[in-house]
Amino acid sequence: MLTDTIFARASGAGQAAVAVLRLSGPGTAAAVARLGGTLPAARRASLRRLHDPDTAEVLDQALVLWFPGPGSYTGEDAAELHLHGGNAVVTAVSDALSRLGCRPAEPGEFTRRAFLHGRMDLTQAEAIADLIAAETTAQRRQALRQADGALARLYGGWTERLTRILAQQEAAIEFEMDDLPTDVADRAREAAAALAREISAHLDDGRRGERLREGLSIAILGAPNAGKSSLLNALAGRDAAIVSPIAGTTRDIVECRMVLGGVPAVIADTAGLRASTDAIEQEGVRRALRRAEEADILITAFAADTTPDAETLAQFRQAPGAIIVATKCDLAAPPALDAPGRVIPTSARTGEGLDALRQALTREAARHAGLGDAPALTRSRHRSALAEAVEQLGLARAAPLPELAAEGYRAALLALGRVTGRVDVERILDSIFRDFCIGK
Ligand SMILES: Nc1nc2c(c(=O)[nH]1)N(C=O)[C@@H](CNc1ccc(C(=O)N[C@@H](CCC(=O)O)C(=O)O)cc1)CN2
Ligand SMILES: Nc1nc2c(ncn2[C@@H]2O[C@H](COP(=O)(O)OP(=O)(O)OP(=O)(O)O)[C@@H](O)[C@H]2O)c(=O)[nH]1
Ligand SMILES: [K+]
Repeated sequence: MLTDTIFARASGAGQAAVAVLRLSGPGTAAAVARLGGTLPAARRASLRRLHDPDTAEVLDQALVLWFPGPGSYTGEDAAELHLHGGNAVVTAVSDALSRLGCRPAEPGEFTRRAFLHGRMDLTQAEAIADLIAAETTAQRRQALRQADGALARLYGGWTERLTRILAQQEAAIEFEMDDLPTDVADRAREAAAALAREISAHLDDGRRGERLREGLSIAILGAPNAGKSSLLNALAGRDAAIVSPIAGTTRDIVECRMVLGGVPAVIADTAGLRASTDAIEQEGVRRALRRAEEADILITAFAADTTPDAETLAQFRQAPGAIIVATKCDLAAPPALDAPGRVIPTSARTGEGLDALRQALTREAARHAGLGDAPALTRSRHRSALAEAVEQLGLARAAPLPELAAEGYRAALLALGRVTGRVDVERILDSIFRDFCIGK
């Protein structure tokens, strides 16, 4: 039971029409009544003059909302003060709340309290943070689905199954001690194999959810003067990178943010690839190659009025998933290429082919990070814990002794519990301490 009462501005910083101060904790009712004279009816917006508790000066005329616990966002007594959104108003009311014994909340503390009071699991709490940070449609949908409990249900279901598996394994140990014939351990092992397969399939999704959360990386690679900077500027719709007829203009990486079918992406223009004696250009080429290696989507560009050099052609073959773009098609028809994949003819000058390129990028983005039917894993925190669970299930199934198998199932259960934050501690403690003697 948390004893302190916290408050914070829930609306954005700075001047606004209305600012929302939010309170949560056992002292909420008393603080609101002191400020507003009386506590309004539960969950009804009520107009109140807020008074300074020491001087009785009127600080603001505000809408007050009272949310008695446990049916509130945090699960404890909570309230909202909808103030006039001037900084002096917010400061005066905050100061009054401090004098009434409330304290400013830490980042995320309201949602932390919601978790502690069992209003949501950790994946839902994380989804609230994602929802607040969401910048694109697809990010919003993924976060909302997770906030709504899609991952909580999936991982919670696995936790239940694993709890049953552990119970079966423990029963098997007892049967064995009593010399009773049984196939319970075999059934536990089969159920564990099925569960491990499901978790593995969920892990093996090409990092779809993580990529949507974090954004995709796209790199444009090609020879000097291939028209890479012009292509970047045309796609981004602004003059981000310097364009010039001098080969080797771009040395560093120039990045632009884009949204492709609701999926956020950063597209990077890179230094033209060539052997150079210039140390800075050499470093630029190294950076270009590194970025290309890390990219989720690679665009390899060559100018249609040139025959791609050996290095460019080698690049095409090395990156069979890359989108090949012929640039400057207003100057010449692109030559037939001995390379895998389709070539998209474009011209930054006339705009030809840019829509086709955007469509190709959007398709690739959806493949890498699109919303699927099954809820996606969204954080590396989940990934490492789930991988640990799969590993422990494998160890348990291969264990030479029934006690070791139970040990593995227990470890897998703990790993799953770390993801949701809902470890049934009682259940695990029971299975640990049952082997102790009474009085120990
Ligand atoms: N003004 C305001 N807007 C907001 C929030 C808020 O706290 N205040 N939210 C929060 O960040 C989000 C909405 N989420 C909420 C989730 C649960 C409850 C709540 O009181 N739940 C109770 C009662 C539900 C009901 O009325 O049926 C419950 O679940 O028991 C409130 C807000 C977004 N908008
Ligand atoms: N006609 C025509 N010229 C283009 C087109 N795109 C780029 N150019 C020209 O080609 C030259 C090189 O363009 P950039 O975009 O700077 O090429 P880059 O690949 O970024 O060059 P580096 O910085 O050397 O790697 C410039 O003179 C551009 O004006 C195009 O679509 N049509
Ligand atoms: K150039």
